[in-house]
Amino acid sequence: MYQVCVCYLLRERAGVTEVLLGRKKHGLGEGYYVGLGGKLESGEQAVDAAVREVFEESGLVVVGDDLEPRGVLSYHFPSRESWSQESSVFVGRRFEGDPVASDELDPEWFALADVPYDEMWDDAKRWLPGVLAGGTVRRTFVFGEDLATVVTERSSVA
Ligand SMILES: COc1nc(N)nc2c1ncn2[C@H]1C[C@H](O)[C@@H](COP(=O)(O)OP(=O)(O)OP(=O)(O)O)O1
Repeated sequence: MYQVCVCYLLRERAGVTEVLLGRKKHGLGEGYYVGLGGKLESGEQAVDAAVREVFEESGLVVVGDDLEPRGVLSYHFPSRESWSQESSVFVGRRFEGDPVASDELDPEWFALADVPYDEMWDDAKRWLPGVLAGGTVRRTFVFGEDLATVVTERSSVA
């Protein structure tokens, strides 16, 4: 399985916590709202990949020490094994700059109450609310033949 990372940046506006997402413009997950992230490069640590991907996808500068590791997700696609992947999840509150559009996505802030779970990968609603509320996650999701619907979900053992 290949390794990916995903980073959810948070900010406070008028007493409301917001998270930075973007609708993916192309590639795997095209059309879904996603956190910033992507594949690890050869020899790269997940946190370093998160720092790089945040910059590449939004122009925001984050420091690895400011990213909180919140868990690992395993995604299995038995109908298309090449899509199976393991994702390291990070949350960050410190960053520099203003988000700008990239080839990958157009960044948008969402109040936590308005996160568009119906327009995200099917697994998101099953774990992301807990992570955005401060929790951690270690879970495995198996996707069905449609490559979009979670058919099995279980806790992963470290
Ligand atoms: C709930 O969020 C997500 N769920 C699932 N199942 N998968 C997700 C989620 N957020 C992101 N992903 C996946 C989708 C992709 O496999 C990766 C992101 O990969 P991407 O193709 O964007 O990787 P890059 O290295 O940026 O792309 P290039 O191939 O263009 O270099 O995470």
